[in-house]
Amino acid sequence: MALVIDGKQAAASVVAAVTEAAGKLEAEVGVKPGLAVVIVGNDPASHAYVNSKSKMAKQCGFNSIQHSLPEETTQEELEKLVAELNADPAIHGILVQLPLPKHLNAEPVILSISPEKDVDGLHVVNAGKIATGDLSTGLISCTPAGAMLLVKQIHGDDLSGLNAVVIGRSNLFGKPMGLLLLAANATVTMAHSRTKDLAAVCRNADILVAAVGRAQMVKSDWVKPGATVIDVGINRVDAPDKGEGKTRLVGDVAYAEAAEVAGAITPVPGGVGPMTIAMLMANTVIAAHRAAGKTPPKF
Ligand SMILES: NC(=O)C1=CN([C@@H]2O[C@H](COP(=O)(O)OP(=O)(O)OC[C@H]3O[C@@H](n4cnc5c(N)ncnc54)[C@H](OP(=O)(O)O)[C@@H]3O)[C@@H](O)[C@H]2O)C=CC1
Ligand SMILES: Nc1nc(=O)c2c([nH]1)NC[C@@H]1CN(c3ccc(C(=O)N[C@@H](CCC(=O)O)C(=O)O)cc3)C=[N+]21
Repeated sequence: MALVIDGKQAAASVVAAVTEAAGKLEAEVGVKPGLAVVIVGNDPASHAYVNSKSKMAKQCGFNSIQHSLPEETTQEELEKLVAELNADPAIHGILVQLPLPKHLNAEPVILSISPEKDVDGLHVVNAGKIATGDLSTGLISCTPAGAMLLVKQIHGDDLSGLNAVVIGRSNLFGKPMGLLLLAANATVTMAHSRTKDLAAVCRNADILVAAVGRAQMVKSDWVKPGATVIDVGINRVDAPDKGEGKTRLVGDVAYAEAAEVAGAITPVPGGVGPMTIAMLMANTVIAAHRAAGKTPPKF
């Protein structure tokens, strides 16, 4: 049976380090890290994530501000709010929760965030820094940064000689994850909906990362014996065994069967999800240090 990678525990130690760094920064230069989370519309799952981000920010000793905008918010209104947050010296991190309602265009909103405050790492400046191998002066997208910490727990910092396969090529996760694995010397394959014989591609992976959004798509015979499996998917499915109308959270990996083949595996929940929130806190405390002219801590 695979080693179960405990994302909750890893996240707790990141959060402890963030809290300590935030306390020191405030004591030394009087700067309290400030995180603004912007959410548009009424999607209940998005509200749940945003609430847990805001709660965690408070727990870290941050100034945490949440802007909940109505569904009918216009592009101009949203970009005006981002401009105000860009100009606010008390705010060091800005996160606009995705996806946005259909009538809004996310790309110009993301580009309107100051790269120094882009704690999601989605601005082209931050995405470009990872692409060109600069992993130290920008901000790295939280979920891939968190997933990499879990990979490094198992394999160390140098992935030389290891084959990594990432399923999914989104800007939020798949692309930056592939680039971070590459920067750590893995041999990287980025798979997606047009990949031929995905199962065979996956069986070649020493490190298999799934970020598709399809419940339990990755079966045990896709997994190379002993591989490390990182499950990024968050899918809510019906769970009639828990009672009528009940649901449960599952990943993109068929966990029970994959755990019989893998060497190490992240569960859902309790794997990558908690790391995402922890790395958001890490990015915010890094941004606050830079704004105060201090050397940021490393995570
Ligand atoms: N745990 C966490 O903290 C986070 C979890 N997530 C979760 O991760 C998952 C992916 O998120 P995100 O990257 O934003 O999603 P996107 O929908 O943006 O991307 C999904 C990717 O999966 C690919 N894909 C779709 N169907 C298949 C298929 N049948 N075979 C192979 N590839 C396929 C798509 O390919 P193509 O490009 O060709 O369309 C696309 O690249 C979701 O479940 C999301 O909820 C996301 C962020 C954070
Ligand atoms: N701009 C933007 N940045 C994001 O980082 C972003 C986003 N938009 N939109 C949606 C996705 C999804 N996402 C998650 C974060 C935490 C958990 C998480 O904490 N999950 C817990 C379980 C939570 C539960 O029980 O519902 C776990 O996996 O253990 C999950 C998913 C961030 N995303």
